[in-house]
Amino acid sequence: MDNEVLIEARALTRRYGPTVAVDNLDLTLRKGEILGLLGPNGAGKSTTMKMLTGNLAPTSGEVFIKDVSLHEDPKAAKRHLGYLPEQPPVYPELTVDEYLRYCAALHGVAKKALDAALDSAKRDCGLTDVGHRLVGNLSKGYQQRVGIAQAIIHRPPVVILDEPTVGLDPIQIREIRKLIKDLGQNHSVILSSHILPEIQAVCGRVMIVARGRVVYNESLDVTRTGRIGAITIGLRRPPEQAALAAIAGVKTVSALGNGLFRLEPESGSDPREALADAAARGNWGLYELSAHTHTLEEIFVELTSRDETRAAA
Ligand SMILES: Nc1ncnc2c1ncn2[C@@H]1O[C@H](COP(=O)(O)OP(=O)(O)OP(=O)(O)O)[C@@H](O)[C@H]1O
Repeated sequence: MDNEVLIEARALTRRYGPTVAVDNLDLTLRKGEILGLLGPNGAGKSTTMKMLTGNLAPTSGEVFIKDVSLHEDPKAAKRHLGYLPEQPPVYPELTVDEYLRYCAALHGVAKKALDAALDSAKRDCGLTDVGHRLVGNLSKGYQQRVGIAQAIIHRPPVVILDEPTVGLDPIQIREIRKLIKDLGQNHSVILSSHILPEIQAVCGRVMIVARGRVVYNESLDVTRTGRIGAITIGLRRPPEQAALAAIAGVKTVSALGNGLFRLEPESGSDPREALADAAARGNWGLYELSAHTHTLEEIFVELTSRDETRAAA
């Protein structure tokens, strides 16, 4: 079913003593999505992922994986999940094949399906030629591939990857990002990162987390095109300022002189078309209409630093 909800987390909260690491967080992952969890260090990404994968009990709130409650039936719920933690559980003294066979058994892959599972996980992660190598002798990039392979060995619909490119060199980072994008064709993915270009390169939707709370949750298409900031309009025969302020979606108007005005749109509105219409109808002599579009970087800095400032206060 398209649009099927695979993970639904409601009001997740986790405290460590006085620290509220995750605060009332809601999250929905649908089939086919690659969702990026973006936040500065300490924002609560790892704690969220540990709770989503059943590796840490929430202080309150609940998680459903394909409608199965993680709390009530953890075994059945976890069958639908693959997880690469921030510190991957690699066994350096095993070969890649031995390690992946062991993980497959842990995930309950039937003996007769094991060879096929191993082959397809290795193929998806570019490990076909290194099955006989000791994990401990592989480069960090290849060890990370092994970590991803163990997360998909049982073909789960959902894969959760915690900071999968940390500590890799730029070439390895590119390769792992490509691998994750490819994974998105057969799995729904949640990826955490504090690196903005990584989220932009790989994800379809971004959730920005700051101090344990979701402060932004949008598709990257909307982020690229939708969230506009101040508008500049230039008019040869401007009307009274009040006429501009009366246009739907315009919050404030300030005159800059020479027929130029700076308009602040209401949150989520884009009044440019209405402004152009009004200018044509009123014969205002429109000669400039431009908007500053916020980049994800600006949104990230604004939302996370606003939060820091509030915390400091
Ligand atoms: N076991 C723990 N005991 C006490 N505090 C913890 C523990 N784990 C995390 N925290 C605190 O909870 C908050 C969120 O940490 P978390 O590791 O989830 O953040 P993060 O966004 O994953 O950061 P990073 O990218 O640095 O791993 C931080 O303030 C952290 O210090």
